[in-house]
Amino acid sequence: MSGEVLRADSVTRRFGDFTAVDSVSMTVRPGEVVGLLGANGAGKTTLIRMLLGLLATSEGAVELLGGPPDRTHRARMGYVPQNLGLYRDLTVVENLSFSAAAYDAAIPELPAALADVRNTLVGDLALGAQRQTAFVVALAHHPEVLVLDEPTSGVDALSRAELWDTIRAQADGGAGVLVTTHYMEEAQQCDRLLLMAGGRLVGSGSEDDIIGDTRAVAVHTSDWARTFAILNAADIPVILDGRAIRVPDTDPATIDEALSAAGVEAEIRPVRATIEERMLVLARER
Ligand SMILES: Nc1ncnc2c1ncn2[C@@H]1O[C@H](COP(=O)(O)OP(=O)(O)OP(=O)(O)O)[C@@H](O)[C@H]1O
Repeated sequence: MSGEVLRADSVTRRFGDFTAVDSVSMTVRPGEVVGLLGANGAGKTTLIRMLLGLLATSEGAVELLGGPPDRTHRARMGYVPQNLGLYRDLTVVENLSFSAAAYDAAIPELPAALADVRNTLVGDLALGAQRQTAFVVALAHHPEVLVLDEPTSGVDALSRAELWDTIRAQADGGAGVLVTTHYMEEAQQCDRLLLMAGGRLVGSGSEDDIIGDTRAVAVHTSDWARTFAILNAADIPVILDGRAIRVPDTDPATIDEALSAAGVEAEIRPVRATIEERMLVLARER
């Protein structure tokens, strides 16, 4: 194997006239957790489906475990798609048995949280328990490559932390992991990040590399609701985070001007942008 569990070389995917993934090159190596970030529609799932051989490329080549993806790789990879890929009309334990039989693997032990619902139909479980089941199924045959498409969306904070412990343990055991997430605190748990926007790879590396020199402005004011409305009406890219107001990629003087004209008193402070703010800036540039 070339030392990479996943590889894309200038991969493009078009749907009719629309280019969903545009000349993306990337790799995932054994033992690392790579975070794939991007707004809705950025092309993450399309890229993943090509990497796993579930969707043909329009241009470029992909490699899964050192060669073109094919059926023989199924037993060496674990994939949790956004829709989880479980049989909703089978119970938890039936899903596990089915998958274990398909991969000729032993039926894994259920974590405590799933033990009580082992005989419940997956379709009747809460989303968090469904996700945990999908995880157990994906990991049962000890995959060398693990691909997780928003594995923790809709999962409570404790279960999310547990799922991340599991992800890390898989990487520590030598698997290469590619994971998409919308939670920035999860992005920080990855060894390396890839950022997609409009089908293109627009950033890679550490959190610092992704944010680059994008700046933001923090606005402190007691009148946060009115401040938000004024900046929003002025087409300034304002973000309300609780009661804190942040404005990425905007000159503090522009904000000062808009607020002074409306008679709002506020403390305006330039700060470093977050990854979310960098993503918002990229989305507005398109
Ligand atoms: N089969 C298809 N036919 C036409 N367009 C498609 C198809 N699959 C995806 N697209 C389009 O390609 C773009 C990228 O979709 P994709 O699902 O890869 O994005 P994503 O980054 O995974 O988004 P999300 O975070 O919402 O899952 C979207 O505009 C989507 O509508």
